[in-house]
Amino acid sequence: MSEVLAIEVEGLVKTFGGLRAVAEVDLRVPPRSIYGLLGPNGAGKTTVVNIISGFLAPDRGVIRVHGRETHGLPPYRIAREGVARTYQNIRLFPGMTVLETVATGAYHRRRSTILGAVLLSRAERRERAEVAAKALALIERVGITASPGALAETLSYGDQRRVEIARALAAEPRVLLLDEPTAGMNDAESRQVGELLLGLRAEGLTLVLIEHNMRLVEEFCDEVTVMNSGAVLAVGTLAACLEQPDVREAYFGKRSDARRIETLRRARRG
Ligand SMILES: Nc1ncnc2c1ncn2[C@@H]1O[C@H](COP(=O)(O)OP(=O)(O)OP(=O)(O)O)[C@@H](O)[C@H]1O
Repeated sequence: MSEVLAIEVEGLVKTFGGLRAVAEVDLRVPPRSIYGLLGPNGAGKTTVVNIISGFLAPDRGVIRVHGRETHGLPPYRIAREGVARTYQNIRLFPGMTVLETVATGAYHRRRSTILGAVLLSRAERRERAEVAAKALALIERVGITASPGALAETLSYGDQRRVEIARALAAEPRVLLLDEPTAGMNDAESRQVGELLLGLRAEGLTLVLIEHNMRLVEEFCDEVTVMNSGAVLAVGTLAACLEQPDVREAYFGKRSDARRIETLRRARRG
């Protein structure tokens, strides 16, 4: 029997008013893979991630996470199934330190009760210390250069993105959905994120990333799905997808821009 997929999406549909943002999308993400969700602006990628993570309800379609149906469940229930995510537009809480922000990611796994928190019982104190230690380890692991005590909102753009990743990892997910994790990062910073993803995959995580940096996708993604206008255009390795004329047209326009394609090929060759 074949292995259960980490994420399986069948016939996903989402409309906003008259706009079909997601039109009959299928997605098959193998466990322990780094999977790219690609496509030009407005293709429907973020909407798919919003639906998988429960932030939007689909109009139609089936979603399974490690074989369990999750479509229609609220975000906190989907988080309990082991799905965490980051956002395209960084969402940090004003006035919170890096350490506090990362620690919030562990919230839904905590065992203590509200009464325990109010009374600050020994179990509560021990759990808080465990969460803080774990958050510190994650801050180091994702390569945040700022102090854990710094206000998260004052960090550089790259560090803010890393805080988001660390916060998502604090939930100890089995599947991590990353919406443009390297946006605004330079090549070295992006590669560092790529290396982090490799390390996470080696530990058994499944990573799904929306990513526009083709060099990164080529180097780190095992497989990709390319979307355009809400539909799936191609599935496979990036190289195979880029051979498809409709994928090239979606990215570069009808009069296929040979120079841009050549630039991309050169980038892939490194
Ligand atoms: N809440 C919403 N209400 C109305 N329209 C929306 C909403 N969210 C997304 N859309 C529209 O749905 C389409 C798909 O958007 P989506 O953000 O999923 O695309 P994307 O592939 O992630 O694009 P980008 O790379 O620019 O983030 C777009 O036309 C967008 O304007």
